[in-house]
Amino acid sequence: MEYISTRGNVKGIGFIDTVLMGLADDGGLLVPAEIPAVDAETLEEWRSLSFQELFLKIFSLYTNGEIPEEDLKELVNRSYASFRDPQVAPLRRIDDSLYVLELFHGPTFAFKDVALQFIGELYSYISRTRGEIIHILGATSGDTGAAAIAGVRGKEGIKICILHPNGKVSKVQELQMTTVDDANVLNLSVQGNFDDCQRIIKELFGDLEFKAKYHLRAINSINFVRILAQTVYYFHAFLQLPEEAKGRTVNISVPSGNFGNIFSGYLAKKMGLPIGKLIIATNENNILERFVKTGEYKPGEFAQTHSPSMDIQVASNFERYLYYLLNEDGAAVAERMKELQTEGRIAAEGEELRRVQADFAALGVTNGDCLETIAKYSREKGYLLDPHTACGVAAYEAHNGAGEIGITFATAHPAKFDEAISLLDIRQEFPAPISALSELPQVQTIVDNDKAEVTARLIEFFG
Ligand SMILES: Cc1ncc(COP(=O)(O)O)c(C=O)c1O
Ligand SMILES: N[C@@H](CCOP(=O)(O)O)C(=O)O
Repeated sequence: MEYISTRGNVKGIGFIDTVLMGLADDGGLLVPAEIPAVDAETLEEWRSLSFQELFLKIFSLYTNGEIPEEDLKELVNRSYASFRDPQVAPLRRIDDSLYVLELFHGPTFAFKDVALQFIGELYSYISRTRGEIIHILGATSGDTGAAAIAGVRGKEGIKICILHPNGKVSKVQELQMTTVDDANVLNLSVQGNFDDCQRIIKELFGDLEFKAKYHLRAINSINFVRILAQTVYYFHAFLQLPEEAKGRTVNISVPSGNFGNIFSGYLAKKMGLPIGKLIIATNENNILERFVKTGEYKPGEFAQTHSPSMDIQVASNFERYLYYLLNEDGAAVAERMKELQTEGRIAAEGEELRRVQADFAALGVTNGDCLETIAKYSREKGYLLDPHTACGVAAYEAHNGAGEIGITFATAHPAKFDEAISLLDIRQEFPAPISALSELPQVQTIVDNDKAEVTARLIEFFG
């Protein structure tokens, strides 16, 4: 398996080099040159596998044997040993048509742990076996940062710097990141929003001399290994459905922001997972909903909502989807991305738009509907949704057809977002690791929304 850039100017690189490159050197995103197919018979054989075993099967289709099987097995087992549920991501039946895949049983109570616990182990392995210096640079709207830090804190040979938007993450997210006092961790709290943080790190990754000199590595979903690790739980969710679901269309509703999680679903579907609609659930930052409904992809006004991790206008992985929409034509992708930069918008029309609408359904959920959905499921089903998951459930309600099954991804534990839950006068119990956070001192550096200031901090830390 070789990897190539969506913009066509990076070709023929292996799995570990893809992990290390992160953002492709031509500014695009790396994708497999060919997507491996999983047939119905193989899928059936996978039904009895544990999450960890399934992970190994899927990864072995992509890693070219670059990591010996026994080593990969050890990395995977170590990655999921810290999860609080033995199934890693259990599927809960809510009613006859709705299932929720709980992705929040990892150390930081969000779906990001599933990929980032593994990436922490993988970077550590690459550092040990290849002697690579690993200096991680990431941007977060709250969850990626916390999970990435938890995955690498205290690990030898690795340093990590995370940019988060000052005052725009939940209190628990902020504490999860800034109470870590390991010397290999630097938190920069940027006076801007998530899009600003992501723009700054992408510019730094795009400066190839700087990237090489300071050994910058990515943990955001610009890194293909994040996408691949997330693909595993689409298979895992589907394979956990009970017998009675057989023969019914299965749609998956995914709380979305940077488009990484749902792109993993698109990849799973292209591999052969027989799912129906992929439903994009966003909040009032509804660029993706507008794209699916009208074909126009145009970043708009940033809004602060009850689901802060999805407060994103510029969806990083959109370019991966564009690559497939444009029939894997790198030059066409490069042209459209340039147009996005110069014109501030791009559009899919005619046959292209029809394909978008065949691939996805979408709903941008208002703050009011998000709270109403939390209240309704708490009252009627006795199940407490976090605000991101509530957007997913609202989108499932809007798009799941009669007789169809809907799986909604629960991307975070409600205790991470009590700011929204408490508006409903719902009292929730906090898991002990979350309650303990408020006792710890915080360490973070507040910086201007300014690439030069961030760069200076990085040179000091990584230099
Ligand atoms: C809790 C939660 N839900 C949903 C999302 C959106 O996921 P993605 O950015 O992969 O679209 C995020 C952030 O990534 C998140 O932290
Ligand atoms: N919601 C994310 C934003 C970054 O997304 P990523 O999937 O590219 O890491 C977060 O929690 O930080």
